Amino acid sequence: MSYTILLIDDEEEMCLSLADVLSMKGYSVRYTTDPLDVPRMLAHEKFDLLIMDIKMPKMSGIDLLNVIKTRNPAIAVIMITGYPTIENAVQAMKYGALNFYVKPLKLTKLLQEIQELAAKSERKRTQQPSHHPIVTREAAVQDILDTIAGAAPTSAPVLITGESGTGKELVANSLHQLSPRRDKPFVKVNCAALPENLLESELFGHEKGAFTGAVKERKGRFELAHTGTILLDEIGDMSLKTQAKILRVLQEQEFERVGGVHTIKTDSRVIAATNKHLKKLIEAHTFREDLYYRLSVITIHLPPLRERPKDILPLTDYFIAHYNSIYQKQIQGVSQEVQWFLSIHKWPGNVRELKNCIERAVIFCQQDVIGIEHLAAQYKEIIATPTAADYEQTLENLNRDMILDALGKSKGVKKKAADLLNINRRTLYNRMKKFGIDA
Ligand SMILES: Nc1ncnc2c1ncn2[C@@H]1O[C@H](COP(=O)(O)OP(=O)(O)OP(=O)(O)O)[C@@H](O)[C@H]1O
Repeated sequence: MSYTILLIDDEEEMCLSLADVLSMKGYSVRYTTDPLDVPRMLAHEKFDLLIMDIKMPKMSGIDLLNVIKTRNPAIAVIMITGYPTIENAVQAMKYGALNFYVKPLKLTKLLQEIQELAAKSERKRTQQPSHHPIVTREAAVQDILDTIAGAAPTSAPVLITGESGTGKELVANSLHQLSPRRDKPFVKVNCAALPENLLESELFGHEKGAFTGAVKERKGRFELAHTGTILLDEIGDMSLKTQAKILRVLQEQEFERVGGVHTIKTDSRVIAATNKHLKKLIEAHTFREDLYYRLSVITIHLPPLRERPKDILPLTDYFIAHYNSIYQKQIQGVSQEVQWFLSIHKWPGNVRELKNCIERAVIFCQQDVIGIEHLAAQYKEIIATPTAADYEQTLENLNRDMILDALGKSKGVKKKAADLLNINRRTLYNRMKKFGIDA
């Protein structure tokens, strides 16, 4: 897994030249010239190190450092400045910067420090596998968790299907994290994002001169994923020619680079994901049947969120807690009206849509509880239509289902069921009575 660095400097030239040097050293580098972009970027992407300028017109690097460090104390930050003052240096250290460099930069020293930081982070990463919980209260998804636990220790291919945003990548990640390969690379390739030739060079690498623009030899993702796991996302969009090459990798564990003659062996566990119906693609002769059978030794189908109503509120709570910590809020939950809306909405974008909806609401909510007014405009329109009766009925069904579910899980032990629901025993009895559930 590569070490990811974010450069923040209002001078684009500076970002580009530093990005060039760092990418050559093998780091993943992103940059922005706008300090106000940074909190959002940090909320969406994982960065290991920030290198930022102090003097920027929209916001000083020191103020930004302060904001970042209060939200994200573990992130490593190095400050740079063309106008060093003792006061700035003291403040930078006080707010938790690791170091303070003066422009023009002494690159050797900076690169050495980054190399040490990257090595340290790698050591830490291999000691503690990252943890992305799959939140669920649905029996169907709990079965999936069992399948993941069973499949993870093996190197068998896994095919993950489901609509966009249902958590396919999250499942792939869990399979990797729970496997003996967890300390080795997890490499993801989006097969729909590139035309056939580029995808092949991305997957298998190329030799120097293999095609116009191939100025250097380049390793492909299968080589990078050696001993680890490779996720072939959107595999339904892959051309038949590339599918043939993937089949060979699955059968023989070998391939050649584009333009290459040497056969390269690979030991990478293949996980494929798609939101397409592969059997239909086979009928339409755009997907190889033999590849399908190879890939689908273990298949995991993630149902759309609209078919997992019991997951909506637990996921909502989980995302509120997640964004509370990112945006430094203390939001306790959602109003009844929002709860109702969350449960009737069809979520065409699935969990990703719910996650985005909650992020937006957390940002705009200045109170303890998220209300309709904090939701995006498209949701407010939907809410404007239903009747009060729909509202009551849905809430009621939801609560009833949750109680039955908790009673099932606790095998009828009321105290346990009440604990699961986070209510006291008396409230549980009252609600059971109201819903006509036998005690
Ligand atoms: N059960 C879950 N618990 C917690 N987070 C989830 C769950 N399911 C999905 N997510 C989160 O929702 C977002 C979308 O999930 P993910 O990217 O895995 O979906 P996907 O099916 O791979 O989507 P696509 O087909 O568009 O690539 C991610 O941020 C993921 O972490």
